Amino acid sequence: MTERYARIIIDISHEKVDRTFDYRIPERLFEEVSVGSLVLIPFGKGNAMRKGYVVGITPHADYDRDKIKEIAGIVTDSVTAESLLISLAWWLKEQYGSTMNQALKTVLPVKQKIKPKEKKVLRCLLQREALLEAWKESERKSYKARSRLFLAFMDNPLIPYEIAVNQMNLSSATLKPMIEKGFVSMESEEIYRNPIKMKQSQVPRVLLNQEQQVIVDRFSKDYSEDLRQTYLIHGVTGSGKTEVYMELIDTVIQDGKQVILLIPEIALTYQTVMRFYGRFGSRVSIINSRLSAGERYDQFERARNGDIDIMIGPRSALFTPFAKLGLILIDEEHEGAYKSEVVPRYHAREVAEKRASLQGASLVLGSATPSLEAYTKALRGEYLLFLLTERAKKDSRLANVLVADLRQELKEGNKTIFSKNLKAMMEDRLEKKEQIMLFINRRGYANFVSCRSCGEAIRCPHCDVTLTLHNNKSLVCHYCGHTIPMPEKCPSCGSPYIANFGVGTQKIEQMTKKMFPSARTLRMDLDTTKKKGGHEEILTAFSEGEADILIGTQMIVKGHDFPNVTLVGVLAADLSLYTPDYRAAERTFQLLTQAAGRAGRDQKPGDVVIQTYSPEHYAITAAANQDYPTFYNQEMVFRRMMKYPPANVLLTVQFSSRNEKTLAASADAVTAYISPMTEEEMVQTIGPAEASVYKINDIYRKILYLKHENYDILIKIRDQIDGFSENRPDLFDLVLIQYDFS
Ligand SMILES: Nc1ncnc2c1ncn2[C@@H]1O[C@H](COP(=O)(O)OP(=O)(O)OP(=O)(O)O)[C@@H](O)[C@H]1O
Ligand SMILES: [Zn+2]
Ligand SMILES: [Zn+2]
Repeated sequence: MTERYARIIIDISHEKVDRTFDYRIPERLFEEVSVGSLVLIPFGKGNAMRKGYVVGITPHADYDRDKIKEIAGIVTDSVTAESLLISLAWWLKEQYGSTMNQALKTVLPVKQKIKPKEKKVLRCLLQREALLEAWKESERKSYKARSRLFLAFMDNPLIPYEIAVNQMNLSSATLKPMIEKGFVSMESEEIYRNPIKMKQSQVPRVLLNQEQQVIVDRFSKDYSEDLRQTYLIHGVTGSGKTEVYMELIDTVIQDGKQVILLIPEIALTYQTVMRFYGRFGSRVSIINSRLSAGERYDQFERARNGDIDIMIGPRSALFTPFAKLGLILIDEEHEGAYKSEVVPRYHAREVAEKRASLQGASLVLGSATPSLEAYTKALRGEYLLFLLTERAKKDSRLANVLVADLRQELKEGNKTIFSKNLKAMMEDRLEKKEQIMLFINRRGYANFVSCRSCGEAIRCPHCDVTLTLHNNKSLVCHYCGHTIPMPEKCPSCGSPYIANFGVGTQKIEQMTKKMFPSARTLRMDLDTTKKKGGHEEILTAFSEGEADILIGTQMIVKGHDFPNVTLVGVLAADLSLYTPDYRAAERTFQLLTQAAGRAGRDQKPGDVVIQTYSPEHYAITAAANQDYPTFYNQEMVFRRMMKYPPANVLLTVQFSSRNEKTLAASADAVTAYISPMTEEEMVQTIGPAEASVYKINDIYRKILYLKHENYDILIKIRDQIDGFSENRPDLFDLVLIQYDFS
């Protein structure tokens, strides 16, 4: 007879949640007990009945077979959203290395005793004609906020108050006279929650094109045949991915199931949100990082109660407590923000796959520039790949891309930041009253050194990443610690014109104003978007034509739709190419492709100028040709050669301590301890080396990299390290060890 055992967590409010207990599953319960079930078990000496969460099923117990107890029964309606999330938390803990408490905090919202805040909604009281008049009037008087609200009312007579305030920047001072004049009324949440009263948008649905329809048909067929899998939609910018998502969502909610849609926070704009409200009305809820813990808890409560079917939000929306989840969608699947930067350092794509399989849901990933991870899986047949090759809107084409060689410009005596082509095109657009976006792809510390004559960046001879400038006098490799003094001349061509790149958006704005004195500019970067809603305010102002040129960092390239933008200039494409990160080329390709995707989204054709010191780099040529497969193939050669993901799995072990000596001793001890195993399994080990920022807040950090193609082997090594450090408090008491898989 086959035996089956369940791994069970007893009580999540208890301190000791980090361990499981094994119980035999009686044969009569084989069918019913699964991961995520809530069961009754005898516990402790007195065998009192307790509730437990099943987090795993195994054919072999870790406990004496004769002494093992049996599951007594199953709690009715046992697979709840909560019990599923708890088993997901266990998986997070095991997979990424964290405590169960940290994992539980990630998946379950903080419960709060406060009374849920009353939710309000704004209702338009004007008839169509009057509304049009009111809108024109507010346009004439330049009442921007008011005008935005009227415009939104034309699509939908009900606008959630929260959206009006947070996304449209309406203040109560603006609203008060509108309410007094009887244009608008403020109503309470009961109405907002009632789907019947929420009239859905009059916006006619688009007729899907053939490429879009193929996706919808295949998905619906699979779905109706109970086939669940992962789909990757590789669709060029503006190819109508969002329209496809809406059809897929429709299919699933018609079936009585629920949907989670992940969108990077930065792309979660008012326009996007209203598109979904317009189509699905009040069955949609949105969370973002601006919500307080209490507000987030409320939204999750609404999901649990079945008041909504669709949750839209960034990474954390993945843990929405839907018990009947049918579909998870991840838009802009390649985005770095889907990786958590705090423990457990999970990747939303991987967790979504796990959650989808636990709940029998489908998973759809979409991107114009798929991550190498996802595309590799699609090529291997693990994901089903769909292509959208053309812009969806009638008469809209992908922009023409021109590469400007900055080395040549310098040779010809042009010392400004604008190549002659970009300058000429900017003059042309300013004349035509079309809009321009200037983009500088600076990520983190771009402290690398490069040559202005030949374009070479100074790299580590061992790691193929750029060296980072420290204190203006030495160059250090953040992967292996290799250090050289800052050279006087370019090691490749001997030119004395070598320096670190450090041009910021502010400086670019000054230079732009100097070159084009009559142009109105807007700047969007971390400084100008610090205040609440700052980001939305700038985008709205730009889309309303309040400026001719928008200058910004990568923030400006994410999924925004400005019909009047016909020119995008990328000022120095190299900035993201030479960051000390093996993903530098991938990030650059993504940023350039996304930036190019902002131009010419309407009827007017668009141009893109990519300025660079490395015009022959494949990330730049492939982006200029909008040729993803060529980029993918070249980049995979590099990843395979260097054993970087997704060719291999990379485990980053970070040691941190206040005491430098203890830190070094513990990192070395771990490296020595695991070396028999890493040698036997042929795991490539790099380090321990100092972290890219060695000291933060007086805490020193060292990094050990382990590379292998097999994830399980790296997990084994991680467990060895954990065991070793637990047994050596003398070495590890004051050292924190953290793991990161990629
Ligand atoms: N079948 C269609 N017919 C006409 N217009 C369409 C169709 N599908 C989408 N559109 C329109 O094309 C524009 C781009 O579509 P959408 O925003 O869905 O693209 P996307 O692929 O999500 O874009 P991006 O990746 O740039 O964010 C929108 O204005 C949308 O309404
Ligand atoms: Zn040089
Ligand atoms: Zn190196």
